[in-house]
Amino acid sequence: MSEPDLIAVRLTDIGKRFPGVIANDQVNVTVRRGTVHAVVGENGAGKSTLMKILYGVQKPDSGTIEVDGQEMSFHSPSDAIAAGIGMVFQHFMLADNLTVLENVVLGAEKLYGSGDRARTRIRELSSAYGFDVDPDRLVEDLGVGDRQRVEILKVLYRGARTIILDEPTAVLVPQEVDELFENLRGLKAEGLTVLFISHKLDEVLAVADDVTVIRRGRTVTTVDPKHTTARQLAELMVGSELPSPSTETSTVTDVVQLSVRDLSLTDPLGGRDLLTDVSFDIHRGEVLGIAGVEGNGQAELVEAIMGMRKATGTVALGDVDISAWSTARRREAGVGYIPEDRHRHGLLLDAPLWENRMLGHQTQEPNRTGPFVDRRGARNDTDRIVAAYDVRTPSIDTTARALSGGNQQKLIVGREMSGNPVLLIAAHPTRGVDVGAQAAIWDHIKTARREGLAVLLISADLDELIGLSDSIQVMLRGRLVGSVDPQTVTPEQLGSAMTGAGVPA
Ligand SMILES: Nc1ncnc2c1ncn2[C@@H]1O[C@H](COP(=O)(O)OP(=O)(O)OP(=O)(O)O)[C@@H](O)[C@H]1O
Repeated sequence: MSEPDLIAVRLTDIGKRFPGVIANDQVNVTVRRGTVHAVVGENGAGKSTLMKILYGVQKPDSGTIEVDGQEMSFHSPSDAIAAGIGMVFQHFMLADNLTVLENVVLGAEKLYGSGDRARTRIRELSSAYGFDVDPDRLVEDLGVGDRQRVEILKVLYRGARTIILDEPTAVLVPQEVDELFENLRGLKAEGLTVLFISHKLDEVLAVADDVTVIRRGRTVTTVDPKHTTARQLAELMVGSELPSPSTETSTVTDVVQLSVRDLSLTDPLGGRDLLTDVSFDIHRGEVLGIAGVEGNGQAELVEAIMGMRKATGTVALGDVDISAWSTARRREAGVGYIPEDRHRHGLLLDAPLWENRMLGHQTQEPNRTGPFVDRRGARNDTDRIVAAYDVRTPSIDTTARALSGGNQQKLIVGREMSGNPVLLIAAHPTRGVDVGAQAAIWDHIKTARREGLAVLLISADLDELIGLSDSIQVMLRGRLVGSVDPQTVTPEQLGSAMTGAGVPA
């Protein structure tokens, strides 16, 4: 085979600047056809920017893109799609009330119509790559893994030969990760190429054929995962040696900080039970983890505890019943909240970082002195958070939108840990955060726990749940169905329990 036959995509000397930031600085990546190629790097290293350039969402300032040996200039994603590049984003973009077929065909009716020809094509693709997806199922009835397969099918249906996946495993339990990797191997076997971004280095090593490391906008190297460890990868990412994790002793006290009793909630739209008789206590100094596949009531539980949804039952902070309190009053009483959806609930994307520091905390020091907004206090404290949580930003006057995903997350965590909260409600606190920043956030949470912080932890990252929690409850269809011991449970056992196979004895 000649070279162009072997190379699916070649990015050469790609450069891209944003105000105050060089996001990509002579980045070079060569993606061999029929391989799975991972791109790793710290938050803000420039991974998403590079993928957006390849998918035609961003225009590079310099450098060349070659696809199948031909130099390309993309002005929009439709140009990239026409060249055989497809991208699946982390937030799925499917319409729940439509079928798989309707979702796949939407906007691409020209290809095979929207009836039997389309159905046949979806079945062909599904079986060719080992995807087991029924075109006539409603998307709302599908689990997370199947939804992701529908997103990939959508891209394949449009003729993609190179598929970009942005952190595809962030929302999957271990069994689903295994299935996804099987699917990726299926794609590879058929000569397709997969390019993906991930922060989960063990997974990268398990599935990738090549791994390119990017640091501060530059390519460091491309390594062979067969001869590389996760630690070596992490060290290439940060450019220095990582500290070893320390072991922890329990800090759980017998003082109840949060008490939830018989919390029940029915879907106001469909009459479905979202939460049923959920009861638990969290003590000062305790992290209680809730394990569950997405969509089993965790989000509703968090919103009910924060007063954003009206549920029956009681929520008490210490010995004060706060069930009737507003969200603002709960926050003022010392409840920190890291929301699941940072764009909808966590940040004002077009406001500068220092104003985001005040969001939800307007009535508290250092954002207020007496009855007045204290701009200087808020700005100084934003500087502190940026330093303590290593938020990579040109300045605190930058808008939140201009930060990379992981850096947005670090800012939210820093804000919610400020002012010594007594209770932290944390949904996926390290989602999208690189390994170094994840370890730093865990350290911050552990330090606060030693000082008495109570934490409710919701996470799809089972290593995080197991590593951080003092106890874990499993949630299934809106109920707590059993507890597991984080000292002894394995991620695989926990994954099984989450999918309804029962908790290990
Ligand atoms: N639209 C934008 N405007 C201004 N700056 C931006 C924009 N998009 C990205 N940046 C900056 O470019 C740099 C690279 O960001 P990018 O999102 O590519 O990083 P990343 O490696 O994908 O990070 P993460 O792992 O956190 O998702 C960051 O410093 C980010 O703040």
